Amino acid sequence: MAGLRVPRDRLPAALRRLLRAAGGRRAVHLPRGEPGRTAALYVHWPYCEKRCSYCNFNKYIPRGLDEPAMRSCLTQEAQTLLRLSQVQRITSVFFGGGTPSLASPLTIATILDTISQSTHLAGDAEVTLEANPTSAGASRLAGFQAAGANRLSIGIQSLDDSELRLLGRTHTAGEALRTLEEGKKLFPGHTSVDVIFGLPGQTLASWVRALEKLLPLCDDHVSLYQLTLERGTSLFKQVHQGSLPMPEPDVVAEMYEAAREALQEAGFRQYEVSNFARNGALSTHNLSYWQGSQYIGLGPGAHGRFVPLGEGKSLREARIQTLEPDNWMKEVMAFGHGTRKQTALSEGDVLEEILALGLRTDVGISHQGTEVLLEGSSCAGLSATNPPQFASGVVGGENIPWNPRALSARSSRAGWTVPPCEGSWRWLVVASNPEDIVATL
Ligand SMILES: C[S@@+](CC[C@H](N)C(=O)[O-])C[C@H]1O[C@@H](n2cnc3c(N)ncnc32)[C@H](O)[C@@H]1O
Ligand SMILES: C[S@@+](CC[C@H](N)C(=O)[O-])C[C@H]1O[C@@H](n2cnc3c(N)ncnc32)[C@H](O)[C@@H]1O
Ligand code: SF4
Repeated sequence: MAGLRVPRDRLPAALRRLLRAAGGRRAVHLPRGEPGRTAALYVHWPYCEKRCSYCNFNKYIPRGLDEPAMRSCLTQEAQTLLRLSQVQRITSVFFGGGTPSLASPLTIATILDTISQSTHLAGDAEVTLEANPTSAGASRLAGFQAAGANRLSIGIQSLDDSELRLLGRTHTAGEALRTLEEGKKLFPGHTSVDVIFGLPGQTLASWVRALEKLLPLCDDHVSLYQLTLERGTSLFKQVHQGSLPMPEPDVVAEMYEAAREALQEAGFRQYEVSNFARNGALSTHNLSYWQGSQYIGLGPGAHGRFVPLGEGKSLREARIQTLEPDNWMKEVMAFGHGTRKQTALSEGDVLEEILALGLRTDVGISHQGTEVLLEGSSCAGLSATNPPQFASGVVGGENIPWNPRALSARSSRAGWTVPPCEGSWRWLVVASNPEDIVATL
């Protein structure tokens, strides 16, 4: 599954050139509103019942877990990092893992209380909890709702019992569907499912049948992840020893296309590479990552991106907390937080993230969607016969979404004219061919 950061060497060449151009100049700034005053907040619960065969997330099978100690460390770290960031409002909270539905509702409620006491957490802020089917009975789910969760993300993964066994899941398809039913009753319109495709032995026909079964039952949000064979997992070993046949890449691509079509027919909007929503049920938490907003990460291995204003700093930092839970707890008890690594991000770094993540979404990059603005100052190379193939940004006050087709429709209707490069224009143009790069920042 794609991580939160795309390595620079995997960005298209055009983007890399653009980034190099931006690196040395002061092209990116936090311009309007109250930069740095709001953030999303992620809480990592690092424990699972059992290791799934495909998963290399930061998770541990606990031997004698001390939940009160974990709870107290998470609240302590929340207080420290909220003070450090000086954010005045938390826009969304996401309890991820690991398996946060193994934590008690008291832990969830205590963390949310701490956030509310340290800063402002709006009553209608999205609060997601990830739930595994087996650890989420109806009464537990009601407990999480009473604790303050208002969105549920259920790891269904597959609706085929033999696939679930292959994945090392602890639940059956029947249990997954029961949890989905219970979730929909408690969180109507706010229940999401995670499904993985491209599994060993899966065919296009079996995947289409699975979608036909799932789509009539699911709520308004679906995340579809192509299986990544992660080094170090037991599935990776089995596939590389030749004991499990993986579907051909072309077949996996067809599976993705088939899913996009089926979801579209079922009324879903694909708002990100792997995410689909209908009735406006987009996840505001995940969107804030893709739009380049600040976020604070609590708990073992959590990632964060925020400006530590409380330390008098002005650059955004990429932060990662200590991975191993016992070590993380010791550090929190000693220092108030378990931040293992903090790296100041240059303006070019921030721009790189905004581009790589923003282009995952259907709306692309716009000044309304992101905290960061780009000020264009050149349009050399643009002409009616050499229009940009891909563009995103604001030209003459008008937003151009990341949508090559919309752009070419626009250019063929009106004829693409070279925009005057003066005045207060803010824009970004990215071309498909490095030679065509027209935005020098
Ligand atoms: C890290 S899990 C945490 C949530 C919960 N424990 C669960 O299993 O549903 C979040 C999601 O990541 C996805 N995931 C994990 N490993 C993956 C892999 N190797 N390839 C594709 N998706 C993966 C799964 O769909 C899973 O629901
Ligand atoms: C793959 S996403 C699944 C989101 C889900 N499909 C939804 O719509 O709510 C969730 C997983 O990503 C990882 N994750 C998300 N934000 C993170 C952060 N800030 N730091 C570390 N891991 C994070 C966690 O392992 C979490 O279980
Ligand atoms: S997929 Fe979820 S339940 Fe399975 S090991 Fe990973 S985090 Fe734990």
